[in-house]
Amino acid sequence: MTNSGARFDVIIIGAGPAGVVAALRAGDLGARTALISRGEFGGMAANDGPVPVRTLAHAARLLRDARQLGQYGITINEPSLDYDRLLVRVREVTRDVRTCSSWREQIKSLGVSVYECAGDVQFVDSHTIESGSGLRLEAKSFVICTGGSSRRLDVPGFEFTNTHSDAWSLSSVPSSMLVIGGGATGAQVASVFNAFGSRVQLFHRGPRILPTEDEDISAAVASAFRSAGIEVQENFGEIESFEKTPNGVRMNYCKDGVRYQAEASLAVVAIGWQANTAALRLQAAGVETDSKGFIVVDEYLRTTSPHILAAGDVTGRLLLVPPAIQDGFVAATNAVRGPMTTLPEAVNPIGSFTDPEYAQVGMTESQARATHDVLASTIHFDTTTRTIIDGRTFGFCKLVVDRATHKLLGCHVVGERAVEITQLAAIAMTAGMRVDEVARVPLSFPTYAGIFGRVAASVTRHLNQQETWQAN
Ligand SMILES: Cc1cc2nc3c(=O)[nH]c(=O)nc-3n(C[C@H](O)[C@H](O)[C@H](O)COP(=O)(O)OP(=O)(O)OC[C@H]3O[C@@H](n4cnc5c(N)ncnc54)[C@H](O)[C@@H]3O)c2cc1C
Ligand SMILES: NC(=O)c1ccc[n+]([C@@H]2O[C@H](COP(=O)([O-])OP(=O)(O)OC[C@H]3O[C@@H](n4cnc5c(N)ncnc54)[C@H](O)[C@@H]3O)[C@@H](O)[C@H]2O)c1
Repeated sequence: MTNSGARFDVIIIGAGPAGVVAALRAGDLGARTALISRGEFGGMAANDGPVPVRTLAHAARLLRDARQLGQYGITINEPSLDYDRLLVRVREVTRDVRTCSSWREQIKSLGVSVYECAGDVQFVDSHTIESGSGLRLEAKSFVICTGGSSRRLDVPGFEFTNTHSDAWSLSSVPSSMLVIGGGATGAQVASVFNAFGSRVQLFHRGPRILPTEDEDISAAVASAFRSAGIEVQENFGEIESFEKTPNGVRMNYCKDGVRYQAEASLAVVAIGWQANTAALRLQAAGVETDSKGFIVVDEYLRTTSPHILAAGDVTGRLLLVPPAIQDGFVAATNAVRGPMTTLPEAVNPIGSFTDPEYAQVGMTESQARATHDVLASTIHFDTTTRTIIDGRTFGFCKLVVDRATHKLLGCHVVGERAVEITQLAAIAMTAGMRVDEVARVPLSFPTYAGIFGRVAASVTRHLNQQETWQAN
């Protein structure tokens, strides 16, 4: 470890995916580099987002699968959940992901100085930072990778609500839960705690949950949630306040001039994301934010103070791990070499591990129809072999193709292994394959991947190219 007062070529602030990759890249380019973070290595991604959420979602999936055993002639008692033990498993997983990360070893081997759990970092001036733990460091350039956190609502009683992060510190599964916000986080929390036995009410402000998904996907997930016992309320109105009750919390809301109340043991608010910039004293470094508080960057990921760059969620663009990683690479390259590299054009598959899973890549059908002459085809999971074998016949795979070029514009999947299936579409789109080229790949039978081949074959036949077929 280097002493306080040290001077670096590049300091990376924040050790999530964006920061870790930025540190690796700067180290690889031979820059004298420091990585400093208020929290632990891995950031929100490893400690408070995808990794713990996926672990809880896996537990929910195991419960579901255990209940299916009877269908296959296997007898067990009704499965039951010990939440304390599950939380031990969540902690084990996050610890293992943190400590087994090959990135940590690579960073060490490059001689990058790593300061974990250093408290909030703030700028003293545009070349100097101080951390809550008392470190004072200087650098020629910086990459800000401080990520984001759950957005707050400015209503009375908001302090009685929780965020997804609080789920890891609960000692038991709450008997009931209000989930406010039907985006990716809200849907995930609702799905997991419904599976664990909470009575869940999901309140979404707009006309459909998962509003950035294809409309058919939103409708299918909402319908499956309702069948599973989640009370989904779309267009529910506006929240006026929260109050503490003897057994939990009450939400007061209003729709069309009529007042309503909803009560539960816990209210989890997931109404969006805001940048972690409050503690940074950005004004001391001349770094500006936009109207939503995200750091403004140009195509080289330079902020309004050009020797300070920003990467990942803190820039408010695509709030996902893979784009954060790409950002970190580009920002660190430019921090060391000067403004030379821009972000590559990339297709970004997005998916979530709710039950049912859903995923997308490319344009939704209605986005594509607005700009292209489109052919869309859907294969339902109750007609595909592997899903019938596995007893997982809910769902579908929809492919959206450009009639003129026969190129893939979008793929949308709901149901078992939706996220994995969508990765195939992302690769085909990145490779610029035509739909008939996809259809001609003899994918293994009977597989989930093969469902993507089936829908490609279906579109190809609709395009009057009848020479293809798929087994799956
Ligand atoms: C519930 C949930 C589930 C998700 N699931 C997925 C998923 O399945 N797939 C996916 O791709 N994405 C998922 N995401 C999004 C993903 O976690 C983020 O896009 C990703 O973590 C962004 O990486 P980042 O490096 O920009 O920031 P983060 O991972 O947020 O890391 C930020 C870092 O900055 C540090 N920091 C913050 N402020 C300061 C400060 N003032 N001084 C010093 N350090 C500071 C933090 O300690 C942390 O190390 C999920 C998010 C949530 C909330
Ligand atoms: N599996 C995944 O990949 C995954 C999971 C969780 C989060 N994420 C990432 O994190 C980002 C943030 O997700 P998020 O779900 O926290 O935010 P979000 O912005 O995606 O969704 C929040 C939703 O809440 C609704 N909303 C806003 N105000 C409301 C109000 N007052 N009452 C009720 N509903 C309201 C919005 O219409 C919006 O759809 C996502 O964009 C995603 O990139 C990814």
